Amino acid sequence: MLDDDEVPQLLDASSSSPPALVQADENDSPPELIASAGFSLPDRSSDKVAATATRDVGDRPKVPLTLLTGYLGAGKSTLLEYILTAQHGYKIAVCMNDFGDTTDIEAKALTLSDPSSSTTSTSMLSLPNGCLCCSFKDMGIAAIEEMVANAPGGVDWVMVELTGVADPGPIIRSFWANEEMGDLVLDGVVCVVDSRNILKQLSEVRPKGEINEAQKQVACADVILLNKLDLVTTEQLRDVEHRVRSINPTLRIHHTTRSRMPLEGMFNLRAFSDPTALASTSTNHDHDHDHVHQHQHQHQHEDICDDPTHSHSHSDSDGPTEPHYNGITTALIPLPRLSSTQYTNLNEFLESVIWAEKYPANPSSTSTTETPPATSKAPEILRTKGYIRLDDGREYVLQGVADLFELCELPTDTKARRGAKVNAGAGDLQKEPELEGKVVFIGRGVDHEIKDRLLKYIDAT
Ligand SMILES: Nc1nc2c(ncn2[C@@H]2O[C@H](COP(=O)(O)OP(=O)(O)OP(=O)(O)O)[C@@H](O)[C@H]2O)c(=O)[nH]1
Repeated sequence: MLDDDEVPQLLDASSSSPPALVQADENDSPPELIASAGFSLPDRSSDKVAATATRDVGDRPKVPLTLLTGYLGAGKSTLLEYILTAQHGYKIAVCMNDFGDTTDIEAKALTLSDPSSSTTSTSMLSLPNGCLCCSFKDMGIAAIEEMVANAPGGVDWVMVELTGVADPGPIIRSFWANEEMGDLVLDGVVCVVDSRNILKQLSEVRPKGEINEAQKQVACADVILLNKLDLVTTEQLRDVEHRVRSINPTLRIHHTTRSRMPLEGMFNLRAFSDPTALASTSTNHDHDHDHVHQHQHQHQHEDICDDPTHSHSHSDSDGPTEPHYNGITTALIPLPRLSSTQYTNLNEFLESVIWAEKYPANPSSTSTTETPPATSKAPEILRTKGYIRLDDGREYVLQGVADLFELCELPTDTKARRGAKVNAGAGDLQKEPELEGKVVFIGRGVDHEIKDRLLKYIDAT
């Protein structure tokens, strides 16, 4: 790893010293960019539809970007090695090693976008499978965007590893809402965990009651790889799954050994724009032995999971018992179809809770004795997701990272795409089940109060 003031070594295809991670065979010529059987390239048109909710770059398709996070030794490099060497059919740009620091990511982006810098367009190593590897330290968003724009033949996907980042929230927020993203669009956040050690890592106490990094990584992820299956028992894996779902019920879970899984399981998530991404939480088994039987956890159906000791009613009565520590909890709040007034109230509630960390006073009852305190402290929210339906037919996707949130109305064509899908076998149209409105809060101190207050607030007139 480079020191902060060390000039990074430029990498290109002719470099005599490729990164240790990648053993590229010099005699291999880059394959043509064709999808391998049963594995299709990203649906660019769909990504464009999803991306229009946040920004529009005319007719050009956006290049999806995945952020990779996870604790030390979880298996991130193992996953990247697989991506960089396997014949998967994607042309992927991988940016490794210490992307950014939570405090001055923008400054780094600006520094690297300096036109006098020669680093951005010459930092890629072309690999035989069509991937591009970049091992620069502290690469800014603008630099990645420029690098992708200049990559010969274009890039299908960008993967950025967040190594050693204590708090991924601010960086995720930067990738999500940054003018310099240009033709890139954040697709989702993938977290790799070491199934053998994750419970211990999640329990580690930090000074001054700080939430530890492992919890933040799980809280902010859209997909999680419960890796190192070969090192845990069925019971241990079940407990791990139970625990990570208690932190983040919206996770899509994959069970993996050596981080191996079909890339389609972590790509095309559209986690920041597609309401169905919130609706489909499930567990997939991407390993080739029957180490663990299918375990569809019931947490996803519960409103609140706010206690690691599982004192609430739960279908897994033999669930794990862990010490009760100061950690991240979650609330899943089902919503009916809202009127315009209720939608406005919801927006106000979110502004108060997410921006100011305070519950708003009930607007309709300021003169009654039932009025809650106007400025009582709200939980610290790390991640917000939601799907909101209005009674006039409008639909919104709610996304929030740390103290930033947005409500984006779904374009009509997105609704149509979701409303009916072609059953290729029978050739007829199948209606997908209607999505239920819901809001999910993940953060410190989230409990039943946030649900009670939200439902009361949106009903105020
Ligand atoms: N037994 C076992 N070992 C694994 C598995 N996946 C990865 N490893 C090993 O675990 C160690 C750490 O894996 P890495 O991929 O380097 O982990 P990382 O998350 O990149 O670690 P840092 O770079 O320290 O953040 C390596 O020795 C891997 O070979 C697995 O599924 N089972």
